[in-house]
Amino acid sequence: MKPISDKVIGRLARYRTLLTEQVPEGRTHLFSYEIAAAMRLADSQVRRDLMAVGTRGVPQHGYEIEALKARLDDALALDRAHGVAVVGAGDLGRALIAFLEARRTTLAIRAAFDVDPAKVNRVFSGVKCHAMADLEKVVAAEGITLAILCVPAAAAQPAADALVHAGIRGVLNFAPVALRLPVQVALEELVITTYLEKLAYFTTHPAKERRNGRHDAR
Ligand SMILES: NC(=O)c1ccc[n+]([C@@H]2O[C@H](COP(=O)([O-])OP(=O)(O)OC[C@H]3O[C@@H](n4cnc5c(N)ncnc54)[C@H](O)[C@@H]3O)[C@@H](O)[C@H]2O)c1
Repeated sequence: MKPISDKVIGRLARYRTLLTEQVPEGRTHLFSYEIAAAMRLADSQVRRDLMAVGTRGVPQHGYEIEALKARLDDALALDRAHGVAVVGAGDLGRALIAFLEARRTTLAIRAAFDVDPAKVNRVFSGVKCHAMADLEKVVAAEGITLAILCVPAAAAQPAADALVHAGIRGVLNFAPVALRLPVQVALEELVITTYLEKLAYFTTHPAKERRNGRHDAR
């Protein structure tokens, strides 16, 4: 299969969420135009994206939902477990642990880490919080490859460096700083104010709204 672009990967992940959480009851198949309408995309875009992962709908029935989900899981490497760590078990870190634990996906939170002795050795939503000093040991023992960074801005780069040193291969950064990581470590940065600022702009300048009505903040 050809390498898939960042944008397409993002849409495939959104199709998967739709198929997991928003399928009308009793349906076994969906047409591309239904997926497109729910996601405010063009029908042709959806068909192109799904073709990129080797899937075609059947004219009379569309896409079989379970088969499509399995194909998307395979394409997104979600057909296998990924160990995830949450670094910084403050308000945001604990909220994310609770959210992700409740969903029980193959993205399993295996450990939390913090420097605050009041949090170390506590269990948040079933996940044990470890001392940062134990990062390397716990990451290796638990097979953790991904990390969600929820520490204060000033602590983010040193914490990210420690994660890289411990062998983490992908970081989702919530701290409001641009991290410098080796190229082989995948990085996603998510700052909610960026999305709000874009919304503020597009609601003030509605004529500049994108044709598909979505404002991708990335
Ligand atoms: N991206 C977003 O949309 C978004 C939204 C909310 C908060 N944030 C950011 O997320 C971060 C966390 O926010 P919060 O409200 O949970 O803060 P918080 O103060 O409640 O939690 C921060 C936690 O990090 C721990 N910590 C500090 N230094 C550390 C280090 N070196 N290693 C490990 N843990 C360390 C603290 O002990 C604390 O438990 C902040 O940077 C904040 O700006 C981002």
